[in-house]
Amino acid sequence: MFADKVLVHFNQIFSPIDLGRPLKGKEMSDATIIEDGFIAIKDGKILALGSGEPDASLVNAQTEIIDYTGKMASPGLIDCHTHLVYGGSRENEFSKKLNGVSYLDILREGGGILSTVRATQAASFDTMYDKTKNLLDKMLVHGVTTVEAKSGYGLNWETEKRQMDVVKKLDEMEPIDLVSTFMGAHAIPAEFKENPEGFIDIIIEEMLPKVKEENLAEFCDIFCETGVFNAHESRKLLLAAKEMGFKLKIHADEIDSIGGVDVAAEVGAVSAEHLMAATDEGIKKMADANVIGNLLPGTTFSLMVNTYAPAKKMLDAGMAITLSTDSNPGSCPTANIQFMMQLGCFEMGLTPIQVFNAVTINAAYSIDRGDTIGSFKEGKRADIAIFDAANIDYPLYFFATNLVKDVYKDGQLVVKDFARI
Ligand SMILES: N=CN[C@@H](CCC(=O)O)C(=O)O
Ligand SMILES: [Zn+2]
Repeated sequence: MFADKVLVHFNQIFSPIDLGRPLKGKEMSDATIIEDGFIAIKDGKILALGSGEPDASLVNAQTEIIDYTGKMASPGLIDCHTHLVYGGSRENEFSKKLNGVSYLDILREGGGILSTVRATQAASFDTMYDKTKNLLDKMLVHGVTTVEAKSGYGLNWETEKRQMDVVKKLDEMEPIDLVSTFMGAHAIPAEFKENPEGFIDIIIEEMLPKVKEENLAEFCDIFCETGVFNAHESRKLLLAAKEMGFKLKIHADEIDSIGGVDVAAEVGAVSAEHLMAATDEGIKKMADANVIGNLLPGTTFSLMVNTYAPAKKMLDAGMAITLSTDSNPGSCPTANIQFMMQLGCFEMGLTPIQVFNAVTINAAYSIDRGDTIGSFKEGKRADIAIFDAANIDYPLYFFATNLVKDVYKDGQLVVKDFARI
């Protein structure tokens, strides 16, 4: 079969080992690095990968050959945890943070997530659509080809649905693929302050069935944290969601370790998110239950708390880990997954190979897309990030600068010379 196009002469191609499941522990230290590599694409899918000149069997007169001498390629990056769709912004909290006011104190005073909830309830579909599209374009130029997006700034059905409708339409209209997560249990609405379980009951009885019926989300997530939802409430919601056919995620051990990790293991969550306060016991439980640890170092950075998730301990325990932006207006306002990867190296001690595995193959499995993206296996979607770098170390060493030069989505060039086309 002849390729539609072949990208040739990459100095290096980072090609994750694809075992048909997330890479765990030591497996995350391995990858195939192809020197003088080529990637052949047919009908938007990976046709072949190799070194040197592509075989004659891949190329005919119609095949477009594109030269990438001196560059490095990886599968399109996957941002597997974001809170993308919202109204307003929260730079007004920045000076409070600089003055030492904590994230949970701001929330307790009715700010934080609750202030974004007010702005989101007031924002129209079109306003949120345009704002989110803008953010997606920024992510795309940083090499991201698939994004998970959570609701959770509505806390009432109308607004939660509006957020998920925005995700659905962006997925249809934009080159980036979006995977939708319903996170109605992101904060406790003021009227349920004394009765958070009452709000969980409303989510279970009134919201989840509609999310399912209207096919608005694949995953269900909850914020299990001091002052938000406790382990009992989290377990109750996630078990009900599982019963209705949702795949599960949980925000756990972000600031305090209050049992969210145990819930993740018990209910069979695909992933537990944050884990900055994860204990050795919790890590063992997640490893035993095959819960993927989704680590969000930009949040630690932005919260100015210096408590990075113990990534190396997780790998030693045999866990699979991912990295993502957590892009949101409060605890991590960013569109730059490359900076998260750099924090993975600088602050968590991960190697470049571990970091690239985290944001490609493992991120794909954490959003249940391991069969179609995350590696260069033949037949997977031709989503490719091309770095203005000669090897995989360079984009981690040269930090806080966008080094993605070109991006292909389903075999089509969507970013060229650092700009969206
Ligand atoms: N921790 C809970 N949710 C988000 C923050 C949302 C916000 O502050 O607006 C997170 O994952 O960090
Ligand atoms: Zn989050």
